[in-house]
Amino acid sequence: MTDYHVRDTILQLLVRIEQDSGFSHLLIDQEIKAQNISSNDQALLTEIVYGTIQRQLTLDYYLKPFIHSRKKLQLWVRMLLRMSVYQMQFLDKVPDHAVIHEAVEIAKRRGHKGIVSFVNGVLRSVQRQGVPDIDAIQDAAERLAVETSHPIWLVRNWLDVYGYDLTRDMCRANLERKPLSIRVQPLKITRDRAMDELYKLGFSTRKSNFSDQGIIVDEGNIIHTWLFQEGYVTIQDQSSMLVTEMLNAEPGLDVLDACSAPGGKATHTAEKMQDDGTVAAYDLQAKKAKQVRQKAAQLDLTIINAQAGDARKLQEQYKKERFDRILVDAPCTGFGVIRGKPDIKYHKEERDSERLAEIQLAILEEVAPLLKPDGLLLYSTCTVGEKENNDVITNFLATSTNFVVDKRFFEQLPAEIRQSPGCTENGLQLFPQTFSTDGFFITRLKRKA
Ligand SMILES: C[S@@+](CC[C@H](N)C(=O)[O-])C[C@H]1O[C@@H](n2cnc3c(N)ncnc32)[C@H](O)[C@@H]1O
Repeated sequence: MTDYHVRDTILQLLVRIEQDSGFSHLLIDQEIKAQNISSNDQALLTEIVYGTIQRQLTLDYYLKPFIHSRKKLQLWVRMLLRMSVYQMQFLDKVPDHAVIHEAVEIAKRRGHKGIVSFVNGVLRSVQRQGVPDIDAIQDAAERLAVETSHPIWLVRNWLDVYGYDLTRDMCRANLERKPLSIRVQPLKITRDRAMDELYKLGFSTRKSNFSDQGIIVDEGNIIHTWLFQEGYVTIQDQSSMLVTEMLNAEPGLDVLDACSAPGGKATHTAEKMQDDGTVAAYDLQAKKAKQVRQKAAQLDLTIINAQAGDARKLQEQYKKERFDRILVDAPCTGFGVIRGKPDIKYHKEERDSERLAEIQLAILEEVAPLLKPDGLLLYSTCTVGEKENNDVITNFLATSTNFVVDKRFFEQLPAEIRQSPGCTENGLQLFPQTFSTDGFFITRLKRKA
């Protein structure tokens, strides 16, 4: 496939991602597989698609002075301008005149003469006059929102809770690439041996401090290696590994994973239990429960029983005090995983956090009576913000007076994590910039004896 066609594919992908409201990572993967794209072109495609989405609001700010038409631009024209300005401003690979030439050729194939001359005119003006200066924006929140391409309501929200420096660092970190982190299946291979094997295959790796099963891969994709394909390692962010580490699952216990798909933490839990005991895993839909079963099979784990079910109705299935450990890795807005799924920023609204907080609390209240006295209830989300994290825990503890935040949770955290800025009495808020992980909220509640 030529470079020329890659940009057509990039444009089509950007349009589809916008129309389908997200799932950029899934659509990119599908397209790469469907079109048999060369690895060089894959890298370019991924870079431009992710970069254009990641910088969308900055690009619109750059383009605004050059678009005088009162008519709404067709979606594909808007996307073509964005991806072109992205390449002109943020990539050195292709000279501006070549970017403009390619954009005009694409416009010729897709639109009428008027559109071709509009695209040409806008991009040539950007090239001649340069883009507007973001530093000229007076309001600090707006400036940060435009510089880092986050919706202003989200930036203001974070500023209220975390202050300027933390928010700025988080917004900037959300534009950066995250290192790949993988987890070894310890019943099949040791971490040291897996690192040796990866080294032989040309990968440079480091040990994670978050889990004794975690490895950080500095560069390269491991999905074609035998280690991944034969279930010796799986891809999982370090923050997700920390969740399961803090569950303290042991062999022989009965564990409930109330929101389990696609099965990252359920399988990690089974590994911690040396595949001995039971893990009852639920997720809303049958196809999601199937994902969990597939992941367990891939890693040769047998104790996970994954089924479709609403975590808000589990008292219909189980007697009280049935489980030793319960994990609620709740559905959430996902603002901690913006780096991997940048379109999340634009498709969520403030009221989504409120709606999800109600669901999160309902799940916690439903499963709490299923925990044995002295049992541990782990609550986590991959989002950053008060409503779905601290507030949910405060609200839960206000009515569930037989639960407390387990102080030993904090003692058990590695020291550098315990001392990180997001540790409060209700739990740990991990920010993406602190350890280059996903943003996560993690806490452990204990049922009083
Ligand atoms: C953050 S994800 C869980 C990730 C999973 N624990 C892992 O580590 O792979 C949250 C999951 O909750 C599921 N979910 C949403 N509402 C639910 C409900 N009422 N009951 C059970 N699962 C639910 C979603 O389908 C989603 O798969």
